[in-house]
Amino acid sequence: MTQPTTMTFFERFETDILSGKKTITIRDESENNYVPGSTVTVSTLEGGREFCRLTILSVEPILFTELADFHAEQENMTLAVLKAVIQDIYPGIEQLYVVSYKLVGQL
Ligand SMILES: CC(=O)Nc1ccn([C@@H]2O[C@H](CO)[C@@H](O)[C@H]2O)c(=O)n1
Repeated sequence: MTQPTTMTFFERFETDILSGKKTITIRDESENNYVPGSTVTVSTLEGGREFCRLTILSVEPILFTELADFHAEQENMTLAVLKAVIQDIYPGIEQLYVVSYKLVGQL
C-alpha cells in the first residue's frame, strides 16, 4: 500500500492518544509509508473498533539504540518502559520509524 489510510493501536493506548498525551508511535518498516499531511482512521488492534482520526505530521527513521527520553516523553512513558514495549512488539528490530501525528477528532 503506497498511502495507508488506516492505523491500529493496542487498546491500552487509546486514552493517552485521545487526551493528547501520546503524540508519536514507533513502528517497523512495514509501517514506514504513512504520508505527512494525510489523515488516517485509527482503530484498536484487538477489536477493530474505530476511535479517532489522526493527521500524520512526519515519519523519521530511528535506530532502537537511539531512542531517548525525548521520545519516551512523547509516548507518555519512561524510556525503560518504551524500550520494553518495543522489544515486545518488535523483538530484535533495530531499524524503526517515529511517526508523529496530531489528533483531528474522536469517533
Ligand atoms: C499493529 C499495531 O497495532 N502495532 C502497534 C505498534 C506500536 N504501538 C505503540 O506505539 C508505541 C511504540 O511502538 C508504543 O506506544 C506501542 O505500544 C501500538 O499501539 N500498536
